Formats: sequence, C-alpha cells, structure tokens
Amino acid sequence: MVTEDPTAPLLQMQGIVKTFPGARALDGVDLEVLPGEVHCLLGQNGAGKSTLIKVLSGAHQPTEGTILIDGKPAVIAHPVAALELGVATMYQELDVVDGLSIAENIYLGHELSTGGFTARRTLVKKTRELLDRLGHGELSPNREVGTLPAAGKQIVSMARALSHDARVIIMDEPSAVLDSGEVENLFRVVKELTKAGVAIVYISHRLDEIREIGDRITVLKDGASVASNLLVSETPTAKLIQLMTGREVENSFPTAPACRTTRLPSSRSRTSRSGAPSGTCRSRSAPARSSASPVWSAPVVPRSSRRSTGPATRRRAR
Ligand SMILES: Nc1ncnc2c1ncn2[C@@H]1O[C@H](COP(=O)(O)OP(=O)(O)OP(=O)(O)O)[C@@H](O)[C@H]1O
Repeated sequence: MVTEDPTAPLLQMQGIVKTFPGARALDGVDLEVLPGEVHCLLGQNGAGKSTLIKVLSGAHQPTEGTILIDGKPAVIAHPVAALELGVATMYQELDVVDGLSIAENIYLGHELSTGGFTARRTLVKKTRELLDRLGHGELSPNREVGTLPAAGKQIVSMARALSHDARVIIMDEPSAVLDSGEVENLFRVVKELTKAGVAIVYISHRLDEIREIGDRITVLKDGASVASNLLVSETPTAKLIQLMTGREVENSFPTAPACRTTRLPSSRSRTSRSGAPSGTCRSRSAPARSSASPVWSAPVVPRSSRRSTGPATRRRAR
C-alpha cells in the first residue's frame, strides 16, 4: 500500500456502531489516524475502547459505519484481513506463545514459504533484522519466549506487527506491564516507528504518558467519540477529564483552548507534528453533575488491575 499524500489520513473510522444482544457498545465513533502520528484513544472503563479496537483488528464486525484505509472503503472481515491491510494490534494480554522461540512467535501463522533448513536460516535472519530495528539486537531469535520478561514479550509482539509491514499499530495499554526503564524504551521504539511513517493508536489511562508521547487525542464516552483530533499540546488535562467523565472540573490547569467547534482554516491553523489541524469537540448529553464532586472520585481503572467485568447492562440496545 502506498499513500501518495503523506498528510492524508491513513485510517478513518466513521460513524461506527456495534451492538451486542442487550447492549450498544459503540454508538457512533469517528476516528482519524494520520501517518506517523501517535493517536491516543482515551475513555473511562466501559467507554468502548476495546470494542473499537476489536472492530479495527477484525475481531468484531461493525453493525454500522465505514472504515477507510488510504481513503478507500475497507472491510476487515477477520484478523488476518486486518494484517493484510497493514493494521496490527498489540493486545495488553500479550498474545505470544511461551513454548515457542522468538522467531517462531513472530512468524507464527505467516511462515516463510520455503521449507527446511533454508527457511529456518531465513527466519532467524529476518527476526534478527526486526529485533535490531527495535533496538533489541541482544535478543537471540532462538530464545524461548517464556523466558522473557513482559517487556521482552512486548518487543516480540511489536516485531510481529512489523513483520506484517504494519502501517497502523494499535497498542492497548502497552505500558501497563512495564517498569519505568522499559516504558522509556517503548517510547523510543514508538518514536522510531512514527519517524518511519507508522501510525500508532495508543490506548492508555496515564495522562502523563499521553503528554509525553501523543500527538492527537480522540475521547470516547458511552460508546461515542465526544472529541476528535484534539492536539495533545493544546488540551489541558482538566478538559480531557471533563470530556471523559462528563463532569466539570475546577480548572487549576492552563487555560489553552481545548477544542474547537469547527476546524481552523488550514492556512492559519496550528498543526501537530504530523500536520494535523486542531481538533473538534462534539457535544453529547452529559449527566448534569455538580462540579463539587472531585473528579478522582470516579477514577479510571487500568484493565490490568481489574477482575473480569460482567455483561453490559448499562446501555441497552435501542
Ligand atoms: N461481547 C459483548 N457483549 C455485550 N456487551 C459488551 C460486549 N463487549 C463489550 N460490551 C459492552 O460494551 C461497553 C464497552 O465496553 P469496552 O470493553 O469496549 O469498553 P472499554 O472502554 O474498553 O472499557 P475497559 O477499559 O473497561 O476495557 C461496555 O458496556 C461493555 O460491557
């Protein structure tokens, strides 16, 4: 796939709806991802982030809505179709096979076509190239994945995404399993990938991380995108929390314009690192709550620290 205009969206999701029996998990989500940007997806627990990435990775079919890749409608009928379209997902529960080597994990499901000894040598060589690219040339392609710490398994997962020539990599709370040194390495790798034009859809509950690594933000609430393409550099934390929770937050943060109801004219608009115009906000009926209650009384809980959740009952299917 070749994108002729480097600033044209690589991926667009428009009006995505996903219903399950008894629940409307997505209720109109728009997402636009540019080449070379880190696009952060924010939302409280249950906002619809997982469902959206499952739609994008071909694990779920949307009930309504359109997905465009390079401006062309795409049907992501199953996970292999997503990979063929250049969309790879790194799930938080790193889906690597402990009993296989690093090389076998990376090429699992898309083994090299030649057989025997030559294939094995090529496999190891290609794996070494991928690990080098990710700054982990010290890892042996033959090492069993079960012996790696979480950060190492994440590198394998990322190498697998690159082995599919992914142009969009979805990272679902990638830092949740990492210590601070490993997070630094993750950010270094993310920066190298984006420099090469790869787009990252980055899901995190850690707003400080988003400040460090993100370019633009889409906020989900109750299954819908309530703000799209906000520039990280222009959006105060209080605004993000207000968008995620629907509650006004007493503003002890900078008063930079958080979002605009219309896009600025392109000649005068400020742009992100990747050339994106400033974002738009969409009003959505938010519960009328007093600003007196502290925002942190409704904290966002990372999935890694939660037990399994029950079936959806909050939003009934219409
Ligand atoms: N297979 C399903 N069947 C029924 N309801 C579902 C299903 N998957 C998700 N939902 C519901 O859809 C809503 C959105 O869930 P989703 O897991 O996408 O949110 P999320 O933002 O990823 O939250 P979290 O951070 O807690 O994982 C929730 O109300 C959830 O219960």
